[in-house]
Amino acid sequence: MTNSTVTDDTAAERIDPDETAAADDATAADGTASRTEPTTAIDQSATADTTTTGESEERTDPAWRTYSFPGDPVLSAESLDVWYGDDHALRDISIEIPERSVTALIGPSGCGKSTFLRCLNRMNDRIKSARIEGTVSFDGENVYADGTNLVELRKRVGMVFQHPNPFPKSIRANVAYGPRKHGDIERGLVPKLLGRDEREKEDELVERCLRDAALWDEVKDRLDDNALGLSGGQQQRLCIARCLATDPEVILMDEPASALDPIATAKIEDLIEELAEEYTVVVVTHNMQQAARVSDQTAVFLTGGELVEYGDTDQIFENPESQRVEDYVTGKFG
Ligand SMILES: Nc1ncnc2c1ncn2[C@@H]1O[C@H](COP(=O)(O)OP(=O)(O)OP(=O)(O)O)[C@@H](O)[C@H]1O
Repeated sequence: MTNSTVTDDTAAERIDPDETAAADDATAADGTASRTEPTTAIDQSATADTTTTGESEERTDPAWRTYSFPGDPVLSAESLDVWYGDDHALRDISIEIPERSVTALIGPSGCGKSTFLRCLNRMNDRIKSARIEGTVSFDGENVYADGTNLVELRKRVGMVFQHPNPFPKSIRANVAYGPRKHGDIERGLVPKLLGRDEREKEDELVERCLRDAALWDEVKDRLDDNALGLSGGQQQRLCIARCLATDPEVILMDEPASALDPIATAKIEDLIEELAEEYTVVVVTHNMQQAARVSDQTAVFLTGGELVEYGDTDQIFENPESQRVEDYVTGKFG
């Protein structure tokens, strides 16, 4: 199946997606049904692959990218290709991501990790030169199908970015932003005058999300202070709380700790592990130790937009199949 998000393909302009848009797009809903069905995995063994790109002439084996796990995948990509103008950023990516776990995406700069992450909730739609072929499925539905409700998709598949991007509003208003914007918490005059319930509902939501983001104790006495007065690490946890307020099933994180100091980074890493008890987390990181610490499974992208190996994190770091992956995870390049 082919889908295109192109409206203007004139140049491979480098523009970042509007990072506040994920919060803007989000609305409330729920849905974190657990699954216990039998093991599934994409079977790629029938298509022997002799691709030789990147750092050496290594022959890759499709079996290296086949990862078996119990239950159905919550997210998957099949034969996914992405171009920015003429730049072929992702090549024939097929992958299945299990729910309620942490999947790390690692690889050298420019190998397409962020591009892949942005495909999962169609944030690449915001990049005019981007063109996409293949299928990305969330809960069994192709997110690139005509008629997909992007607001709903980005609510269910939320996103946290590299640089904390709170709105210049109070801590409370940041968390309540998505539900307020989309009418899940009424803030009009009549509800304000009559709707004590709405205020209580909002207070409960703000507290729950800040607790889940491990920030409540630090901010509970200053909920009406401007969020920009928080430290970088606190701002990032606030952005995670804002993401949680729309009740997502999946949280995509693009290098969420790379702008933070080691203590703030450790808090985010702890949080990622806690979140995976309830949410499916997909995290892009340059930090190999971080991937090894927080993730259950790891996908390694290498130069040329190729997914070379995907598997259990311990296996990827201790006993990878690919020589290039071994060289990468042991720091020989990248
Ligand atoms: N908005 C964009 N416009 C044009 N080209 C882009 C855009 N975003 C990424 N690219 C190109 O796509 C390729 C993959 O980039 P991407 O940012 O996905 O890689 P990455 O692995 O996440 O890199 P990094 O680790 O440096 O963030 C690169 O060649 C990059 O220059």
